[in-house]
Amino acid sequence: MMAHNNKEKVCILGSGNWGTTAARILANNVKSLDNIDKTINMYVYEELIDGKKLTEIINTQHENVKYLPGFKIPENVIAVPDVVEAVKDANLIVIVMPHQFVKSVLETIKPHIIPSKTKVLSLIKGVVITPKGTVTVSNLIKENLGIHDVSVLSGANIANEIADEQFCESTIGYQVEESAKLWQLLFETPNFRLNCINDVIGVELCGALKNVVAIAAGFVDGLKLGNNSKAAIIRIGLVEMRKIAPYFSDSVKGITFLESCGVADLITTCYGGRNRKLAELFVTTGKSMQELEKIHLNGQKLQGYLTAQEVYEFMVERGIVDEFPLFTKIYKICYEGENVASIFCDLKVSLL
Ligand SMILES: NC(=O)C1=CN([C@@H]2O[C@H](COP(=O)(O)OP(=O)(O)OC[C@H]3O[C@@H](n4cnc5c(N)ncnc54)[C@H](O)[C@@H]3O)[C@@H](O)[C@H]2O)C=CC1
Ligand SMILES: O=C(CO)COP(=O)(O)O
Repeated sequence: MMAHNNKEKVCILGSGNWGTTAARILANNVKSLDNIDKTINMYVYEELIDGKKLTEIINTQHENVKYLPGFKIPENVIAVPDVVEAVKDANLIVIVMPHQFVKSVLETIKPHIIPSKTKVLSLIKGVVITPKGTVTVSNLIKENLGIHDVSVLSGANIANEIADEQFCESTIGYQVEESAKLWQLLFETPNFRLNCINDVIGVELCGALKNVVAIAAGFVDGLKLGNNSKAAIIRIGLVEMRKIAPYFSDSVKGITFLESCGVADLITTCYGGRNRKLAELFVTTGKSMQELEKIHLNGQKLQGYLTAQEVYEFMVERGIVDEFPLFTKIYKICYEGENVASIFCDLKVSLL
């Protein structure tokens, strides 16, 4: 579908910390793109803040006071609480929400889009368990919406630093090159540089799997170990990320792991991310991840803890658990009460 003025139209589904940051970039960039409608609907999961609807706050104060406080949102972003209303007339759909919510949102919008006329860009980091097995988000989108043209954007992208306009890179994984160029126009800024690579699954898997490795990095910090130990986790984690990817798709390219979505995102998340932070507190406080998420993230969602379980399920489905000692150890510490101090036991076999 297209806007009534015959221009292409973007919408963004999701308004968390990264979702709101991405909406700010898009909204500024569309102002100078002639063939794109200037208004961007942003689907906001409605909630009350001090008795007032978050959508109303965003549409009047132009700030997402809960998920990205302190940064103004351009006035051409319209917060919409109904996801069907948000996708209306849009042919360019950006999806950026915690991965556990994407399935139900796709089911809701499915009857309201025309697959052959719609392009999707997923900024989600995670994999999804379906009755057919554990799949990447792009494959879920393709299958649920019947859309062929799905790209992904993932990289070393801590949202607050991007909102602050600090320099960073990111990676677009595409299947249709022309679409990658369009998404690049929509997202690139002098401080947000994009490389495009023909490897959708490789790019999105990097983003999902590094969240699991970041949990181990947080364990290392919680155990008060130093830089060498953290570096070992990053190295072994990267090896296991690279090694498991072909089980999802044999099209994944080794070079993808050297892009921002690969090694750079792994490093930034293992030092600065929410997954790292809560895994450290898991060790030092003895509280559950769910409890820590509630106490420390103010509505933001932890992805790596769930992904550790989803990846473990994938490994069980494929009978490959023994090949991935770090992923397995993280799962066992998180879900089976294994002692965190055993994090480095049995890891030496992690070679490509
Ligand atoms: N925050 C960051 O620095 C980055 C995040 N990402 C990825 O982007 C994705 C989205 O993360 P954020 O924007 O940071 O979200 P967030 O974790 O900041 O916020 C949670 C969001 O989920 C919404 N929500 C809560 N319950 C819901 C439900 N039942 N249905 C639908 N939505 C619901 C909340 O309203 C809120 O918008 C994740 O996959 C994350 O890994 C990627 C790069 C950077
Ligand atoms: O994906 C991220 C940075 O690229 C953010 O990671 P966290 O979800 O661990 O904060």
